[in-house]
Amino acid sequence: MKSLVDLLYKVSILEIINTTKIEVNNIQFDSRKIEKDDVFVAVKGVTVDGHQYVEKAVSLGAKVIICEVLPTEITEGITYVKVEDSTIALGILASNYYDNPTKDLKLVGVTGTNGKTTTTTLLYELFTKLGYACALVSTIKIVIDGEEIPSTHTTPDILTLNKMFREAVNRGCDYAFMEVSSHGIHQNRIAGLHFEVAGFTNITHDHLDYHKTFANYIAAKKKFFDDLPKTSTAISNADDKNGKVMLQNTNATKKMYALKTDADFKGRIIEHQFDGMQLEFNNKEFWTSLIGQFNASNLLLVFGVASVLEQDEIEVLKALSTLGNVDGRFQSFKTESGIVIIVDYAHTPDALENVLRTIEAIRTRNEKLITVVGCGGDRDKTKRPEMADIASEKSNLAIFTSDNPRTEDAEEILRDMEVGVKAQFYNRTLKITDRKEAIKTAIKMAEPKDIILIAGKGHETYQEINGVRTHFSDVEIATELSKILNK
Ligand SMILES: CC(=O)N[C@H]1[C@@H](OP(=O)(O)OP(=O)(O)OC[C@H]2O[C@@H](n3ccc(=O)[nH]c3=O)[C@H](O)[C@@H]2O)O[C@H](CO)[C@@H](O)[C@@H]1O[C@H](C)C(=O)N[C@@H](C)C(=O)N[C@H](CCC(=O)O)C(=O)O
Ligand SMILES: Nc1ncnc2c1ncn2[C@@H]1O[C@H](COP(=O)(O)OP(=O)(O)OP(=O)(O)O)[C@@H](O)[C@H]1O
Ligand SMILES: N[C@H](CCC[C@H](N)C(=O)O)C(=O)O
Ligand SMILES: [Mg+2]
Repeated sequence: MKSLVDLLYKVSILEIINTTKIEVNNIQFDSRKIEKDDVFVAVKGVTVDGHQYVEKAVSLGAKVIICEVLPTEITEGITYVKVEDSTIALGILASNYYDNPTKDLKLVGVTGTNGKTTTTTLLYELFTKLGYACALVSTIKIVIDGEEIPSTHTTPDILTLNKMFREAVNRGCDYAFMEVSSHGIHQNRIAGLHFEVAGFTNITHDHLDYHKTFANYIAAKKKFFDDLPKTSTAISNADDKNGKVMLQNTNATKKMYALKTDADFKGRIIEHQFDGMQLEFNNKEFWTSLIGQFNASNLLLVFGVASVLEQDEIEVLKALSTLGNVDGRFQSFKTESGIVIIVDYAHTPDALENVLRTIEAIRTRNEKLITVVGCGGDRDKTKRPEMADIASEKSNLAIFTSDNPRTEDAEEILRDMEVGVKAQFYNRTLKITDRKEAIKTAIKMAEPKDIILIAGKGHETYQEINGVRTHFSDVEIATELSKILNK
């Protein structure tokens, strides 16, 4: 049991009904999880308002209600605490409950449309190689000092985060690296966390279903930097149009990295091949097996973060040289007959364009490039025609198929995509709704040395159709089909 007074430390309180001098069990923001003597924090959500579950929470044993609006009927023996913003209060309560774990380790957060999973994973692997115990919170997985926990969100809720960071501290972790999504920032899922370093990759078209306008989307990302304290360092990408904007109003120390202009951390691609790149960072050369200009940029951010965290530059570059691809990020393999298959998580127009540009830069002109791509349902619809346009323009053949239709009609999503194809490229497109069939057709049509890009799902091991998830892995299916088809 914990003292409510201690949990409320630093929470900005507007009104209290009944005493706070009590002991409580746990904190919950979901009434369905309430147990005896818990604190229920009522949060206004995207679909429902948590305030409508206050009575339910009390009936299940909640002893304390934290809310923005006091209920009209007060239950005797229950303590009500009115606050201005429940999500911020929840963040502070969560930090207090778990004894402020992010003050006991160095936390690095990375935000941006693309590159968060790649950079945080590389940071985790780099610092592990450098001999530190670390934690990672990413779209693919959560890892605490080598032990993996499946991940449900890119940025989990603030109770889960604090619980995990406490576990990381208890296990002796020195560093934690986490992805900070725009949803996470907007919903205050990172409220109260103490970031030592905050990184920005880039901002391009995505999530307009949620943020409505690009300006709102930029503002959401920028809030992460606006809220940093003086003691933090913010590192941003000078190559991105909005890289400087991100740091405009931050109190943190500002650093920039860039491949194209001058910056605190300056990088350059010396050589670019199918099996890697020779890079130069701050006048020091090294080899990486990662490919693509976007990965040079990701690596530069990683280098910048390590530098801010006072790691030796040479040791860092040596370790970076040994790191391979992140799962489902430009994951490539050759089939028996010599077809190159690349599985990549590009699920935004910008990511798809970058991946296709990378392939274009390193391939010879003779072989065919076949792109298999779809767009997720219940997500930003405006990216659909753009992704179809890019795929058809930059490939010899683009096969449009399903990604995760979720609750949407797969055919409808494909129709939204096809609108984007320019008239002169129609004849290089096919529509095959079933993703496995689409991959099969690509493999059947490919000849030795041809390249097949399977985009959009990367590491994912499921496909969600009509709200039902079944096992599905692009890598597994492509490997299996190329064997069956003797390709
Ligand atoms: C759209 C969105 O982001 N929704 C998130 C949000 O849920 P919500 O606001 O819809 O919650 P709600 O259902 O309206 O409920 C409001 C409140 O009432 C409570 N409640 C609800 C029902 C009940 O019976 N009792 C009760 O107490 C809920 O616990 C909640 O506190 O808050 C929840 C708790 O933190 C999240 O799990 C949920 O993520 C949903 C599942 C989701 O799919 N989110 C995606 C879009 C997302 O967040 N993606 C980003 C990545 C984006 C990127 O790749 O860049 C991520 O960080 O993962
Ligand atoms: N710095 C970058 N700039 C542009 N595209 C990138 C960059 N890094 C990776 N990509 C592309 O974006 C895809 C997704 O990369 P990654 O998973 O690292 O991004 P993310 O920001 O974590 O995405 P999510 O929002 O889904 O969590 C990659 O598969 C690659 O195609
Ligand atoms: N984090 C991203 C992932 C999209 C991946 C794609 N495969 C899809 O399902 O739309 C999102 O939730 O928008
Ligand atoms: Mg991610």
